[in-house]
Amino acid sequence: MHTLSILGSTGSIGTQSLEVARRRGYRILALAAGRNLSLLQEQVREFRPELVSVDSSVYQEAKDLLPETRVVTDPGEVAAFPAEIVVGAIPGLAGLAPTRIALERGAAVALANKESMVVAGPLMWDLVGQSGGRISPVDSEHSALYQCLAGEQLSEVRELVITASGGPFRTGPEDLSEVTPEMALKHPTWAMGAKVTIDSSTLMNKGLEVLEAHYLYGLPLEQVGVVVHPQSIIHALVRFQDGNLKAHLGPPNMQLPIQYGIDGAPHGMRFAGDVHAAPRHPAPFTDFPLARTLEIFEPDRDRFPCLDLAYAAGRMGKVAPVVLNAADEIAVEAFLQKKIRYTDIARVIEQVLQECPDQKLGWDAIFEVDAWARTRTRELLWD
Ligand SMILES: NC(=O)C1=CN([C@@H]2O[C@H](COP(=O)(O)OP(=O)(O)OC[C@H]3O[C@@H](n4cnc5c(N)ncnc54)[C@H](OP(=O)(O)O)[C@@H]3O)[C@@H](O)[C@H]2O)C=CC1
Ligand SMILES: CC(=O)[C@@H](O)[C@H](O)COP(=O)(O)O
Ligand SMILES: [Mn+2]
Repeated sequence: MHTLSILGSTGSIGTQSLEVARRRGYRILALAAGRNLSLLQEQVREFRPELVSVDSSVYQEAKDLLPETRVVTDPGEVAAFPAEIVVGAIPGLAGLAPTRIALERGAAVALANKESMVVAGPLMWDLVGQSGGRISPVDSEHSALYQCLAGEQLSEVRELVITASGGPFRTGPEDLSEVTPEMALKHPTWAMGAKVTIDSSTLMNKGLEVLEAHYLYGLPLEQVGVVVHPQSIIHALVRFQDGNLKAHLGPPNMQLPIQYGIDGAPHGMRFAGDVHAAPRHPAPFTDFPLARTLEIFEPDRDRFPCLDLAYAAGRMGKVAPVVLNAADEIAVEAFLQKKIRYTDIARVIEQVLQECPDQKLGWDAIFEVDAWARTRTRELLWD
């Protein structure tokens, strides 16, 4: 039986990962949550982890609620706990440190937290090389690319193409300055956490995913493209040098890439190794009308400048993706709190990126530059 720990267990990816674990019969060793103690309590009752971490603001309450479980406040301790597979699903830069710890001890990481690959991709691969750990993408487009690339030579790939739903504002309004958080949180095809949902609406999610694909698969940025596909059924395509194009299609249900990421994590293939000993319990088949029209459009790069800001950060390289990510995290949070306008998000990210320090990528540099970029974003927004 595989052993699993989940970083971000009370979130959208975390809860769906637990559904996969339940179906596959995996043993849950440790869970990292934030403040949602009522859900964590249910998870502990069902899965009996040995260790949980919670936000420090709810530590005492968690200890009282979970008297039989070891409770800590550092998700890094959950990542360090000796599970074979760690699902990385804490959003933002907060997910990086625990992911690093899991990779350092040689765990297989099923990675949903795209931000850690965006800010630290080359360093994460160094860790994999040193520890024998593994990274399996859970992000739907990157899982789709992984599946299209299985058995292929990267040298024969001409282009990786990921799809974007286009978000709730794909067809309007033309002027986005009056958009509210309530409007932006209505994703047309996926139910996800707030940060990634706002990023989807600005196309920053796709920009981060371009960088994620670039660092995951090691292809130059010019060979990573984006198309808008409102149905979210085609998740990615790979164009080969010989002209052939492979696409990955599936219903918009994250349990499929999560399941593939978890099962593929230690072995790099579907349902491999000793999990074959158990009967196969696939994710439930959802209603999936293959006969429907599948549309593909070019992204509107003028109305959604975040996409090109991400390409720009990728071309700048070094710590520029750290700055992009930090500015975006602060701006999205401020927008959700109704402190800034929707259109301020792209504006401030562009400004902070222009001031990006010329610093080599390294673990210390990431945390230093991240702190600088957060402060600078706040200054530009409010001073
Ligand atoms: N949701 C999706 O379908 C997809 C998500 N992703 C990526 O997966 C990651 C997770 O997204 P999603 O599940 O939607 O996010 P959610 O907001 O739904 O969940 C976040 C989880 O992380 C916990 N958490 C938040 N901040 C911290 C912190 N600072 N320290 C410890 N725990 C914390 C939350 O705890 P609590 O709620 O208890 O406070 C919760 O368990 C993101 O990086 C996202 O981009 C990628 C593809 C698809
Ligand atoms: C489910 C998933 O992988 C999300 O990252 C999704 O891609 C968001 O939708 P958008 O295509 O609108 O960004
Ligand atoms: Mn995605």
